[in-house]
Amino acid sequence: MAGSLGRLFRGFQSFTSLPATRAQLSHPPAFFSSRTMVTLPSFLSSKPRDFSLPNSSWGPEMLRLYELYNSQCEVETEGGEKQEGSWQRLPSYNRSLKFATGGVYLSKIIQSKARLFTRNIREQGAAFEYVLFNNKEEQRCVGIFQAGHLLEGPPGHVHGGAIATMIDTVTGTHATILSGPVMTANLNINYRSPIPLGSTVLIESSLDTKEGRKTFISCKVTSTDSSKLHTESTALFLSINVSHLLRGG
Ligand SMILES: CCCCCCCC/C=C\CCCCCCCC(=O)SCCNC(=O)CCNC(=O)[C@H](O)C(C)(C)COP(=O)(O)OP(=O)(O)OC[C@H]1O[C@@H](n2cnc3c(N)ncnc32)[C@H](O)[C@@H]1OP(=O)(O)O
Repeated sequence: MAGSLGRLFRGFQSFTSLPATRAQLSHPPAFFSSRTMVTLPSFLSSKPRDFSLPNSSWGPEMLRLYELYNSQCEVETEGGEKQEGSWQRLPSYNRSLKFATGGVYLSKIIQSKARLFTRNIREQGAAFEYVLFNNKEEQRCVGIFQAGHLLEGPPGHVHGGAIATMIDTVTGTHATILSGPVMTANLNINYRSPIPLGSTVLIESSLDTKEGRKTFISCKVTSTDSSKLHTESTALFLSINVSHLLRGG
């Protein structure tokens, strides 16, 4: 159990890309060394699919924004050398902890059929299509989200729970990057204008403040040209010891 916990904790750390972790891991996952993150760690027994890469269901606006941020993940210097840019694309797997731990199966907390909620539908484009980019210097995280037809709430528009899920996903990932293992303690959402099904929106998360175990984050969901505010929210994340998850909270 202690070994599993240690691996789980390292999994969290690898997700958050803490500099100290780079030195600790003898085989650092590929996303440490490349900001475009298309190669996978060699020690994985199976190749996980990275759901944050473009697929044929992505519309022109989703692709345009992906290219916009992705092009800022790696920049070329005047001398023609490649350098890390201001943004980092975050990979996304349907069994995050399994892959974060290098394929180690944590049976106590991860059931074999368990899948990340937002990545559990096989049909591309049917539900949550999204990609997250993080800007470490600005302490900002951006999600580009294309809402599929299975997310309907009010006719022709996205369900409020699906919007909340995406806000929790972007802010929760952002808080994990900033603070390590966390859980959502409070999520406050104001829905200002409905999101049409099939449309692409921007979800922007920014750090408000950190106080001890508490990470306070603000988030806005807007149209891709930022002219229309769909949703605004604030969230509180509490740092946890991973044993919190094993105890059942
Ligand atoms: C899980 C980590 C994710 C990492 C992912 C890594 C891989 C990435 C892969 C894919 C990315 C996808 C990303 C998705 C992210 C989704 C995240 C979620 O949705 S998490 C599920 C929903 N949340 C719960 O189920 C929590 C249930 N609640 C609890 O377990 C506890 O209440 C907890 C841990 C939140 C706090 O419990 P205590 O015992 O540790 O702390 P106490 O003593 O109660 O509070 C500490 C301080 O915080 C304040 N506090 C606590 N709850 C508060 C609240 N709701 N509002 C305001 N203040 C609160 C208290 O007043 C206290 O403040 P004073 O120290 O006195 O100043």
